[in-house]
Amino acid sequence: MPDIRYLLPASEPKFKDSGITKAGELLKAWNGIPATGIGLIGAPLSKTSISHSGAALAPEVIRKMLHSFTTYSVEMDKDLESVVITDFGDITPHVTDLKETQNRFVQVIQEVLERNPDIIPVILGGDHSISASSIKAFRKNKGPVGIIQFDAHHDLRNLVDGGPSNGTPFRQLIEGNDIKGEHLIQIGIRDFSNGIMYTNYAKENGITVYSMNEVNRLGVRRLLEESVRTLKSKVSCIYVSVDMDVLDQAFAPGCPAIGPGGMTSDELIQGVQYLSTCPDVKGMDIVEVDPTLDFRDMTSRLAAFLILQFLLYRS
Ligand SMILES: N=CN[C@@H](CCC(=O)O)C(=O)O
Ligand SMILES: [Mn+2]
Ligand SMILES: [Mn+2]
Repeated sequence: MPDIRYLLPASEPKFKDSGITKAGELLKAWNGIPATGIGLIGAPLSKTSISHSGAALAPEVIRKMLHSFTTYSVEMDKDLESVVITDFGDITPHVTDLKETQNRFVQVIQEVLERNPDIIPVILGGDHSISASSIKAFRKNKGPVGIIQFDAHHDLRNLVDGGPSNGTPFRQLIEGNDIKGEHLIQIGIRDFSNGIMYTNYAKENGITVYSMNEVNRLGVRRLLEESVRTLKSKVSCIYVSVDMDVLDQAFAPGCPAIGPGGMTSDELIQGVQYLSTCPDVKGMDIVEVDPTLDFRDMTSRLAAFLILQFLLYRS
């Protein structure tokens, strides 16, 4: 670009405060050398969604939303300006072959974990189907995995009606012997959003289910402390799966399956903060954000904020 004062590439911000670093500036593309800290992997797939979903666009928008935050935490009086978030990029889906796409997700995440043994990946969906691939890769790389799933839904649907979808990831993992039911803890399950046969399936398979009433009565922090205590002696790592529709529709307009009576954004933020302080937590995904349904990128922005909270307490 020729050097003319005040003439900048269109992609540059129009205003730059010299005293402030934007969180988006922490993203550095992976250079092939084993990375440490938090790493982003995009899993842009939503053709597997039961409802119409543009969640495949979320990794791009969530990364962009990191630019709407600074790197300074007033609560911790800590500036993350010198921290690196390694960006592994997005996994390329096959255009029509969903099985092939899911295999690619397993392969790529597994290879990233192999070549970066100390990385804490944050996998950006995509719809919730991507968790089946991602957790499978974790199991292959790290051994038995415990899961803490924030969700309004069980995601234990049968595989006969529609094959592997965003309604089936945890059923697939249990039936494929990738996880045990007793190592799955679901938080935020809501009324009139599930079927009785799936709540029964959860009971029969030893899955721990904390409904919204329990979240409201006991508080997220207490449930998570209990969950981590239960899991950590039984598995070699804990994986956190955040389906953003666990939030009340008021906080997450950009999810396909929104509804009332869900968690507040603050409850989810505090939950993620607590989990990021637990050394057994080795990875997280954020799924079900559809930027095409969102209002002013509220849901993507909250997803980006969760990444920063995770980073804050991990670095
Ligand atoms: N992960 C989401 N699962 C929900 C919503 C599915 C949808 O409507 O797209 C479920 O199975 O009910
Ligand atoms: Mn859900
Ligand atoms: Mn889900």
